[in-house]
Amino acid sequence: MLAVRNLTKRYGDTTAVDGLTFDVQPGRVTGFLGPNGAGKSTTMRTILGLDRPTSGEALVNGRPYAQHSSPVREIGALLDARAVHPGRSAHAHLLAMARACGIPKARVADVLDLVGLAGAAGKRAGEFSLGMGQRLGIAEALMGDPGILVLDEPVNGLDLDGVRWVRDLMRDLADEGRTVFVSSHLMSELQIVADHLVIIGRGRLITEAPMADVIAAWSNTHVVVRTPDPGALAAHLKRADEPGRTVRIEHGDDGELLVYGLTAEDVGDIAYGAGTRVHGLRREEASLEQAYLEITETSVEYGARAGDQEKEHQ
Ligand SMILES: Nc1ncnc2c1ncn2[C@@H]1O[C@H](COP(=O)(O)OP(=O)(O)OP(=O)(O)O)[C@@H](O)[C@H]1O
Repeated sequence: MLAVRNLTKRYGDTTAVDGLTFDVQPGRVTGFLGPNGAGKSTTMRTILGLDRPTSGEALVNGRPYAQHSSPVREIGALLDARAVHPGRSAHAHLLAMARACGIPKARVADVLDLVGLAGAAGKRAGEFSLGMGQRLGIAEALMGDPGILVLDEPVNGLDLDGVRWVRDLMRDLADEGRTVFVSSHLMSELQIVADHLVIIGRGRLITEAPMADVIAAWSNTHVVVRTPDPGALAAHLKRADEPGRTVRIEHGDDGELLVYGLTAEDVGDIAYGAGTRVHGLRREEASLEQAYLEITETSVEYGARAGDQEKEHQ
C-alpha cells in the first residue's frame, strides 16, 4: 500500500505538489489523473525516494522508500525518464540489476518472458522500438517481484497492441493482489483499466474516488427531446426543478431540447401529462473525457488567473 500524507514539493518558486494526501490500496488499479504539469511525476518520484519532500511524506508499505532494506522487492517503477545503456542487451541490463539488487539470476529470463521480450533478450537496447523500451522498463519494474507497481504514463507512444498489453498486464497484477498506481493526463487511457482514481490539478487533490463514482458525479448525461413545441415543453419541464433536483434546459438545433437532471422516462411522462407531442427522445451520455475536462477546469482557470496576476504585478 502507498500512503501520501500532506505532501508538498517545491522547486524554487514552483509548487509542484501542494499538500497532497491519498492512499493507494492493493488489489486494484488506481489511476493518477491530472493535466500536464499537475504534479503526477513529482509525486511518483517522491514515493520512489528520487525527490525529497519539502514537507509531508510518502510511505511505501508504511515507511519511506529509503528505509526499506530491499526497496525493489517492495515497489517497482516505470518512470518517464529511463536510463538504459544503448549498447547493452536487455538481458545484460536486467542481469546487472539482478546483481546490484541481490535478485537471483533466474529471474531475468522469467521477467523477459513475462513482458514478451524473450526473443529479443540479446538485442541491444539502443535498437529497441519505443514499445520494446517500455516493455524493458516494465521488466525492470517487475524484477524484484514487488507488491507495488508505479507506472508513469506507461502507454505513452505505444501502438494499440502495446496499449492493450500494458492494460492487461496491469489488470493481471492487480488481480494478483498487487497495488498498481498508474498515471496519465488522459481519462480515456485510464477509464478502461482503472478501478479507482486519484485526480489532481496544480499539485492539489481534486478527488479520490472509485471510477464509477467519478463518472456518476461528473457525468454530463442528459436527455435530448424533439418536439414541435419546444417552448411549451421547456416550461413544463422546468416545473420539475425543485429542492434536491436541479433541472437545466438548453435549446439545441432544430428545436431540440437538452434536458439535464431528468431521466428520459421523466421527460416522456411530463410531456404526456402536459399533452405536448414528442417526436424523439434519447439519452446522451457524456464522454469521460468531457467529465475530466470539467473536473480540471477550475484548476486550469485558477492557473490562468494566477499567471495573469503574476504578470500584472511585474
Ligand atoms: N526538477 C524540477 N525543477 C523545477 N521544476 C520542476 C521540476 N520537476 C517538475 N517541475 C515543475 O513542477 C510542476 C509539476 O510537474 P510534474 O512533472 O510533476 O507534472 P506532471 O503532472 O507529471 O506533468 P506531465 O504529465 O506533463 O509529466 C511543473 O510546473 C513542472 O514544471
